[in-house]
Amino acid sequence: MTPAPIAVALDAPDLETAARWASLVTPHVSTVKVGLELYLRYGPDVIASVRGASGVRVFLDLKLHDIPNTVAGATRAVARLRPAILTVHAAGGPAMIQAAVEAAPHTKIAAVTVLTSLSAADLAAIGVEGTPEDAVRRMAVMSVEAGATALVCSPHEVAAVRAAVGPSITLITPGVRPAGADSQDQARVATPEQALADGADLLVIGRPITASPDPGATAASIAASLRRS
Ligand SMILES: O=C(O)c1cc(=O)[nH]c(=O)n1[C@@H]1O[C@H](COP(=O)(O)O)[C@@H](O)[C@H]1O
Repeated sequence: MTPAPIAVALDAPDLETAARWASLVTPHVSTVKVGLELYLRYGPDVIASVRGASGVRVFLDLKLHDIPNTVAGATRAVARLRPAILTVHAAGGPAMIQAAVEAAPHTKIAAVTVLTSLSAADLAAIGVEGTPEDAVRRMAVMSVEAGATALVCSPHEVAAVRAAVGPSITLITPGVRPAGADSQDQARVATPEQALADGADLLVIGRPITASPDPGATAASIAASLRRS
């Protein structure tokens, strides 16, 4: 069976746990995601550990955000690990996004628009004007014009972003919670079925899978529910 379009966020405190989660979920999902917690602790070695024997796609979520020259150097430093996807913050602006794209020709650069943990009130507090959807759409269009071929947004904005950027851009949505699950620190959430129906290409799901008693079975069950929807 084709693995489901899910990136499991391996936000684990240690490498053994991350590698175990990766091996449990990889028969069912297309991608595993390595973020700051693991990468800052273990560095590049973590990529080979979670890739394991299966050779699953690795999404490196470092959310780079600095001046263009620094982001170009950081992107080059990790491009040799050949992650399928690397994140940068859209708020770094077009020159920074373009620098990342040029530094990693074999990796999809995904621009993170507005973090899914931010509410409308949080956006106002940091001085971003308009609704979250307006801000996400603005940043999405700017990022694609700068060369990003993937975008990260919440399921709430994915339909509007799809309409704005067209079919060829990969849309990635964290903030995904199966019906009835706790949203925890996420502010803009929807179910996996809804996110996919609204146009997402890849769903990022962490704790609903990794904190469950049986991550492999939970990943399989979410994957099956997507096939039925
Ligand atoms: O870039 C990301 O992956 C990301 C962007 C965003 O706006 N919100 C967001 O939650 N994420 C990541 O997606 C994952 C969500 O994990 P859970 O909330 O446990 O499902 C975490 O690893 C976050 O770092």
